[in-house]
Amino acid sequence: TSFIFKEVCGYPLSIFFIVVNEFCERFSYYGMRAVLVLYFKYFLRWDDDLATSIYHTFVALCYLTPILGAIVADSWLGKFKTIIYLSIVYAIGQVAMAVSAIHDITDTDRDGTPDNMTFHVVLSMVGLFLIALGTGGIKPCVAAFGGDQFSDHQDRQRRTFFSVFYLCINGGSLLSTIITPILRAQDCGIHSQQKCYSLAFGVPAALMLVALVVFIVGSGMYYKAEPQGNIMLDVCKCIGFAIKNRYRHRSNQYPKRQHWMDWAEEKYDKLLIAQIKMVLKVLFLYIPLPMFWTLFDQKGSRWTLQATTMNGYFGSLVIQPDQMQTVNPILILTLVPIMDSVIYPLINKCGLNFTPLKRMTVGMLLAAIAFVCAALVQIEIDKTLPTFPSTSQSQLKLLNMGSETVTIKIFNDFFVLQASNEYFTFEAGQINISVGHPEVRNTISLAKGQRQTLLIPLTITDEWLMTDDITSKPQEGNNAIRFVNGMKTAVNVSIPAANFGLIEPFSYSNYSLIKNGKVTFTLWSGSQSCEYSTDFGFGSSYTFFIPSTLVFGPNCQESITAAEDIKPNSVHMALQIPQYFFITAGEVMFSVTGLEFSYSQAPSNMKAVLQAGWLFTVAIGNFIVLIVAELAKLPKQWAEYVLFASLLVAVCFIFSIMAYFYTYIDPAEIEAQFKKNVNEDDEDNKHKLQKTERSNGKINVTKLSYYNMA
Ligand SMILES: CC(C)[C@H](NC(=O)[C@H](C)N)C(=O)O
Repeated sequence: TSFIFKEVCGYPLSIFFIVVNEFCERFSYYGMRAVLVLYFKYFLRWDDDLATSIYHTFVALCYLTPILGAIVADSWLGKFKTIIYLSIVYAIGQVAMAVSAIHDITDTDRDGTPDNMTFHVVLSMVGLFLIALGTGGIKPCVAAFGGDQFSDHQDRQRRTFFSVFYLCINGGSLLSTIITPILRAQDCGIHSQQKCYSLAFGVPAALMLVALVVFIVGSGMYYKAEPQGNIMLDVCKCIGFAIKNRYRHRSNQYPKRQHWMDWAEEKYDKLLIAQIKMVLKVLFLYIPLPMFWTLFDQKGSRWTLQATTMNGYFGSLVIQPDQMQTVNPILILTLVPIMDSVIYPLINKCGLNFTPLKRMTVGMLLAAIAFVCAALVQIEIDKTLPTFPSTSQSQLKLLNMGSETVTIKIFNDFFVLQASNEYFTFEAGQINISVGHPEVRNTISLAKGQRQTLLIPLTITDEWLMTDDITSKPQEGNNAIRFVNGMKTAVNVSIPAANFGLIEPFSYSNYSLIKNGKVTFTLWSGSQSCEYSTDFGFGSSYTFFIPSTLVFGPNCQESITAAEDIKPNSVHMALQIPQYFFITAGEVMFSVTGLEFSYSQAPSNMKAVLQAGWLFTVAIGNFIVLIVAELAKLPKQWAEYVLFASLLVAVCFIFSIMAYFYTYIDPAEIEAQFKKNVNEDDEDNKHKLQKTERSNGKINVTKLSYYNMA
């Protein structure tokens, strides 16, 4: 096909459009992926396990579809048209996701929650399917299409292109994982303000359209190789024939052949058979690799969920849980150059032969260490989590609404208190409580599996009140806040974001969810007001008590007491940095090396096949997360992390043995040797044929065409 060839600094100008396209596409993909698990959990209201399962099924699908894309491009449409058509499918998928996240579409009662969840689930699943088809389908085509733009003598430029390409992937990923969580954390909506998932998906959709437009703009400058027929199909047919032929000749009377693929020699070209052997050798080595991806891709699921239970204050900066994933591309952008220019040359200088397969083995071990770090962090988090009552237990807290301390007797234990900050746990369904002097006795019925607070009235002989308290950590780092009014008059409590309403005397408000940061509550009783300010962290719950003695005015702040029902997240998100460091160092050693290894060990006509095979290991890795998490069903998250780390160490051991027996090849040299041999045979055969022709007076046409092909 004709194209305008323009060169800038020795590089074809067309690759500029391809690199920008990749940047926008990766922005779109990683931006959407960064908020996906939180969208499942908080918008579609799925539990952690379902959210994690669907997330990994989606990622797996994204890496299964490259095979489809490679087949369509190679055998039918060619890479250019495949990228265009599948990018359109991809953009439609992103738009569907953005629309599925608009809660107002089905929020008929305008309470801020979607009323027809099926609509949102179906639309988002269709969207995810289209995205998986698009992103996976174009993945092996874009990189190879970029490679096609270089001529044979531009090896150095082509290598630089692939490095820039990898940096663009991570640049796009970095920016989007910073931006989309910020967009998600905004409030938006028509009838009610909710977290803006539609914007967090809408911007990636826009970037995908930009990617498509940029790619089309470069259209006239691309070298577009014609589809060469489906090499995958040829490979499958050749393998199928070898197996069938071997089976037909299974009896001992037939001499054994060196390799089972040699049984295809009767029908297929020796070069093709040699190329398939090279590919099979590498594919065999790929078998243990999915386990690496099993751990690697949990950054976006389990690790993000872990971050939601942590403290995200970095000085005055607040980091969202899903933004922690940005640590990965940041580290990639710094570690790749460091590894290439410092670490690997240093290892070489020490006389160590750090072969690609050794690097990949070390990469796997680093990923296992990352998961041990994640387990240690989880243990720290678990220590700070409240112990909620089991289904056979009840928990009770006491709040004395009077100004004097009272003596309380529960069974035979005495407490002298204004309020108890701790919950007492009981196995019994009923308890006897005696309060004050002279004693006033009461029998209290407790709700199983619940936390409750007993409000002891100002006059002990008045009715005692029991509140139902929160029994799980507030989600998304919010804080659950309520007020107890101990005054004889009603009090109205409000903040700019919420109104607790009018709280009657000796009663309490419902919980309201409040974001982290400084909050000022305004309390009104008639025309009198009082301002109460406090700072909130992440994931806490408080009951604020307005005492009967409260005097409205500037000094009212000190009179209000806060009972901490659930402590705020105290383990800092910075503790996740070591696990991110190890997983990323592992990625550089494993993934970057693996990509290069897959390219260098692949025969010339099967580079794309091996790239698709490499991406296939990512897909299998994501399926393994589902299987292991489902089968193991470990009660403790840290134990699951340790299980994954142990599995990877075991797999790494097997891989190191396989790698030990692998001999590196130079496919180009082998192919050249074959072609040389065939040319020599060709000359011999031509002589033989000319003789036969002369003696018989006719030519064997089938043989001639075979020789010409060879
Ligand atoms: C899946 C690949 C390893 C690659 N991902 C990365 O480089 C991440 C962002 N570090 C990709 O092609 O997306």
